[in-house]
Amino acid sequence: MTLMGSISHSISTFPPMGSSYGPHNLHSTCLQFSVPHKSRFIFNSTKNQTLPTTSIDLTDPDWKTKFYNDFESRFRLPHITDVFPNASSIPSTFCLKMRTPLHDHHHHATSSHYSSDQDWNGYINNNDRVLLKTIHYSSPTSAGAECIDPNCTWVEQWVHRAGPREKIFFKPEEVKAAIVTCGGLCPGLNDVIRQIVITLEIYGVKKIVGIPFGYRGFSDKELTDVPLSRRVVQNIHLSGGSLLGVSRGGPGVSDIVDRLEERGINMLFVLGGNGTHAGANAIHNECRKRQLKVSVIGVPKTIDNDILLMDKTFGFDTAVEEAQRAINSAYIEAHSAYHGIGVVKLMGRSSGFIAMQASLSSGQVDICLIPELPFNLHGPHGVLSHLKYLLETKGSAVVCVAEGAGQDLLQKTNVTDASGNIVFGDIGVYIQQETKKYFKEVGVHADVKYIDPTYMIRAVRANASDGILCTVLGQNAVHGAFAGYSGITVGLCNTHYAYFPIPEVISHPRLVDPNSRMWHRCLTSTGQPDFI
Ligand SMILES: Nc1ncnc2c1ncn2[C@@H]1O[C@H](COP(=O)(O)OP(=O)(O)OP(=O)(O)O)[C@@H](O)[C@H]1O
Ligand SMILES: O=P(O)(O)OC[C@H]1O[C@](O)(CO)[C@@H](O)[C@@H]1O
Ligand SMILES: [Mg+2]
Repeated sequence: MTLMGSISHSISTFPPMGSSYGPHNLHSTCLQFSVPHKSRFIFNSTKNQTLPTTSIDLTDPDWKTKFYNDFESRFRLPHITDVFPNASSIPSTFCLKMRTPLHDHHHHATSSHYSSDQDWNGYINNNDRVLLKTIHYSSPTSAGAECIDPNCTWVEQWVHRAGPREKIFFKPEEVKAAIVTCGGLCPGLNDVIRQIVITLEIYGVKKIVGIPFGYRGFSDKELTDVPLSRRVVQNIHLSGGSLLGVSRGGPGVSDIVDRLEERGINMLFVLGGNGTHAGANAIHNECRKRQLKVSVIGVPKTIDNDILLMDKTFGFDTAVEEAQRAINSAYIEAHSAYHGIGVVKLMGRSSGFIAMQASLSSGQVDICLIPELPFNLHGPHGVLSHLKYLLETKGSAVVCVAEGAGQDLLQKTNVTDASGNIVFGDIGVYIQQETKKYFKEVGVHADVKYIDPTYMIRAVRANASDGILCTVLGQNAVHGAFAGYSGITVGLCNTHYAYFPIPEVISHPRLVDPNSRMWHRCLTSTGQPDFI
């Protein structure tokens, strides 16, 4: 039996997809009925999972060893020595001890922990690992369970720990580093740029440039590189946006690598989302093909928080904080009006993390709609009839909808942006219009206020926790490059920092799991029923 076969076997013990579960009435308090069971399975394959690339026979007594081997090879970090087996390393020029001389009393304090003074430099061992999953689910029916086999046995999944290595594969004086920021804006871009520059300088790098306006800066003759140094970046984190500018679309990978070659760039730091990372991985592969000793390192940037396997991406917390201000305004408006309804549309193309977290943090949302869960607007179980119930019982209501939610209710636009992303129909405006229409039809007064904060939530500067996240990610990106890795990205994983091969974190967008505790908490907070 294959792994997938086993999984579908375990799934078949649950009620079949599409069947009707429990009360769909508006006031069910039982979470068991709040999430349609079918959604557990629709999203099973798109969860934050690390299923093997090839099917593994679970009847094989050795299947776990095979899983571990498969996992180890998938998460192995591409290294410069894969292409240049004779590439030599030198002792790291990044040394904490040199910069902070240990005084005698310190020395005594640390000497019990380290066998000799020589052993302590604060380096990461290449074999250090971070545990990817920390919960042992004892049953596939446990909330949020991500099981490899039907018995949910404990399978350890270890990824590589990020940080400075003792040996480095680039001589700082031979490095020409470039930084590029692509896609949409995200709070913290400047913090990451700043930290990359500062850390590169600590290693001894003198040649650092910024590529203007995303990948476009590699091809547009009008645009010139921005020289970067500690002095230039010192205060850039005090404002939002990107010092370098961003863009979508741009040149092909081959053109980008031509420019890297022409300019002698051998370290490229790429800040962006899934699209940008797909580009970064393609650049990495093209460099390998051309036998170029270039290190390409990604730093995931997305307010949507849709990168796999990471606790969160930088800018997300800040965006949520801003988003809940919009919700608060919608609540005040709705609450102060007779039969007021506040509708807030938030960003989130395929993932509803911003809408979910902002709903949770505000505590003022009655209905949270995300792309991961289909809903009806009309009909006895629809959003509108629940709104009517809320007006009758509470007097006002707040709806928070992610931009990618309910796209099946709208006319397809067939329009794409410069990067090929589909441009969505406006679900916020649609809900606003349909709500007005509905209440007119049923003869109930409703005062609908619509707020679309759009770019306001991502143009702000990073908050303190994102500022710290950016700092650590930026530093680790540089450590990864000097360690000789390429085609990797860096992320927060169970409160630790890890390196991942790029393809593993962008194989699909990370989605809100409708069977997760977090989504259940959101439902508990809003009190909303299913809208199906
Ligand atoms: N599959 C791909 N291969 C190579 N390059 C890509 C790919 N997808 C996107 N890109 C390039 O990456 C850049 C950014 O892509 P995109 O506009 O999709 O933003 P993103 O990185 O996904 O960030 P955001 O989260 O803001 O959407 C663009 O310049 C685009 O040309
Ligand atoms: O208008 P722009 O710049 O294309 O960006 C909009 C998109 O960027 C994001 O903020 C990040 O992917 C999405 O939530 C949103 O759809
Ligand atoms: Mg994207």
